[in-house]
Amino acid sequence: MPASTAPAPSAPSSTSRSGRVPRVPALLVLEDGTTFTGSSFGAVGETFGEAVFSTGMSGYQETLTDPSYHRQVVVATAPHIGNTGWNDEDDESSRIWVAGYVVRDAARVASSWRSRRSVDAELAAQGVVGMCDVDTRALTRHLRERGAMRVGISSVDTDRASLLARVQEAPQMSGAHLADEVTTPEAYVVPAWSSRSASDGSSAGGEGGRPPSGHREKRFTVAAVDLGIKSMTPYRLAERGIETHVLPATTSWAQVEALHPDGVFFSNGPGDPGATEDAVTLLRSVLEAGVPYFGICFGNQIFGRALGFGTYKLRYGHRGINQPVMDLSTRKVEVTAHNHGFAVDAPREGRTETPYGWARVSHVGLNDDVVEGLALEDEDGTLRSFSVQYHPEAAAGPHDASYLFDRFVDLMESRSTKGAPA
Ligand SMILES: NC(=O)CC[C@H](N)C(=O)O
Repeated sequence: MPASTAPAPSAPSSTSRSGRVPRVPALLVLEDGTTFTGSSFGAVGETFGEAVFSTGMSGYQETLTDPSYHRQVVVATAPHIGNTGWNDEDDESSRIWVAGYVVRDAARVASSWRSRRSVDAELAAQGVVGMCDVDTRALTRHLRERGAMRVGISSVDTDRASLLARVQEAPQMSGAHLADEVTTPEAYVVPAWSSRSASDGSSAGGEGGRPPSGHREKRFTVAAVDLGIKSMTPYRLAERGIETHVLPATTSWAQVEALHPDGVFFSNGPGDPGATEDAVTLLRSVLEAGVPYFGICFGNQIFGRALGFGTYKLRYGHRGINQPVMDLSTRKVEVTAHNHGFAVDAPREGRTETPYGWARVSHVGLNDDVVEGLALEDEDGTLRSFSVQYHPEAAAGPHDASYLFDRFVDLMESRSTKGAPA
């Protein structure tokens, strides 16, 4: 049981030596009044958001730069964070998006040939408030029992009552429409690998700009609606010969149609899928036109809504890189990367008739039976469109689900008259 004033597991480290970011005492207050003490990590200041925990033992740089974490304070259950530092290759977007970062033991030494600076220094440089020396095990158990809730962290005002009052005024995640805050302001193109310079990793990022083996000519064009896209997704498409046009969340159907895409993709992203109307309207036009669709995470929830299903908030969500999921069509189990706090409410059995075809649940989570994927089929069972609630781009994470990108390519090939043979 978490103590209401849990002591720091170790004394705040003295970090003013060797250029490390100095630590000062910090206080964390949850909206139910539970408090944890610790030390500042990254920027000194104050932050508010939804407290969630992530169980990934690796991949903290990808986590911190994932736009889906906008307005969330992430608690790392891995007890030791920062030991491989911060590099210039693994960012999933142009900045850190988490509202705050809570860890137990911040690495004193960053050790990796790719490391350029410490996590601490990067958080500070980007003005992101974090906290270390926190009993993250107790904090996680509390969130698991009581559910995700609002939180405040301060290393400038450590008065519990005043921080709690401000936590209780902070916005809730339920009802939050956040895609417009994270989407690209301008459309941009991520070329298929064959049409880009091998040394230019700037737009696809992810793996240091190294082209994967076996270059392909451009095969298809995909319109990707950016609701908070991670850079590994266009990379996974590019390595399969797909040119991806990444489009702002406010893009209209006419603008999508003008690209004559072979397929449409909706990305992951922050916020409550129940509060996002424009994307649902846009996707319905895509489905009406019969263009193959693939969605990831938020893109799965929007697909569910476009098909007429509801969404709901999970108690504490799934965040980590070892979540078991079953593909119901093959009965194969995949170990997958997750980051979601909401889920689609759809029947696990049978098919549902929709204006766009027959919808069915394609994947379920084996820990809790949550819907993890949807498929839209013709009456004879031929696949039209699909989506998953988890992260086949696997940044970070296991690659078990990478077949889904191949499934998207196969789908475009089967539906396209333009498709050149592989
Ligand atoms: N990674 C995502 O796309 C998250 C989707 C949505 N914001 C959720 O929390 O469920």
